[in-house]
Amino acid sequence: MSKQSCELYLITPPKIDPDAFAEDLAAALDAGPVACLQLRLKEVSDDEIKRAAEALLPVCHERGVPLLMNDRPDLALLTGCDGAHVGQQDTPYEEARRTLGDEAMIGVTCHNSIHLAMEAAEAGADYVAFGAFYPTETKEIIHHAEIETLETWASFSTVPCVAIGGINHDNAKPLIEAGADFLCVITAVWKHPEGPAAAVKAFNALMAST
Ligand SMILES: Cc1ncc(COP(=O)(O)OP(=O)(O)O)c(N)n1
Ligand SMILES: Cc1nc(C(=O)O)sc1CCOP(=O)(O)O
Ligand SMILES: [Mg+2]
Repeated sequence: MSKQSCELYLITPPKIDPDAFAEDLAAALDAGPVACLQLRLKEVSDDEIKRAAEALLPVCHERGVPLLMNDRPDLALLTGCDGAHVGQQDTPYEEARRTLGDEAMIGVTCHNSIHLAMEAAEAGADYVAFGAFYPTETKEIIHHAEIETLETWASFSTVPCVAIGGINHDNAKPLIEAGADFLCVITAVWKHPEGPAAAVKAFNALMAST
């Protein structure tokens, strides 16, 4: 069977108990293909982030899923993560690449900007991320993205693009149709009423049929 053209990219919930979350994560990853997990914990100590990475890395790696560290290439290196995601206010892409080396996976937030995405792609980013496409309660949104931005990007670039922000099973289809290579999701998976495994199954069914 050929690989579906759009894949699921998960980010951890904003607050986790690493050992308890490791069980939810295992169930989610066992429910269907997940391309990647990002560890995103804001306003916690480096020790907490390191403990979380330690708990989640084996769960990811036993299943062949790369773990990316949000914001902190230095901690990605220290903990043995597979890469990092950096935003426009974070460590610059070039510095992240110097820290992590050529083999690491590094993604860059580009909001709604083809210009930022071209800069990131030309510098060597593994993916560019556009968002927020829909309202979200996960974080305060300053930049809103348009679906046309995905279409434009997909029309001329081979660098994969991620769509993020308020994505759920009911609003994801237009993003897939517009050419998103990855749908990046927090709430719609970890707070799905039937649990994360059901959410992963439903996203994969949608992506396979779109
Ligand atoms: C895949 C992906 N896309 C965008 C973001 C947002 O990054 P950033 O703008 O740096 O905001 P924070 O996530 O750090 O609050 C992301 N983390 N992942
Ligand atoms: C972390 C993040 N970055 C965004 C951006 O637009 O760059 S939106 C977002 C939150 C995504 O969470 P949910 O799936 O719960 O809406
Ligand atoms: Mg950031």
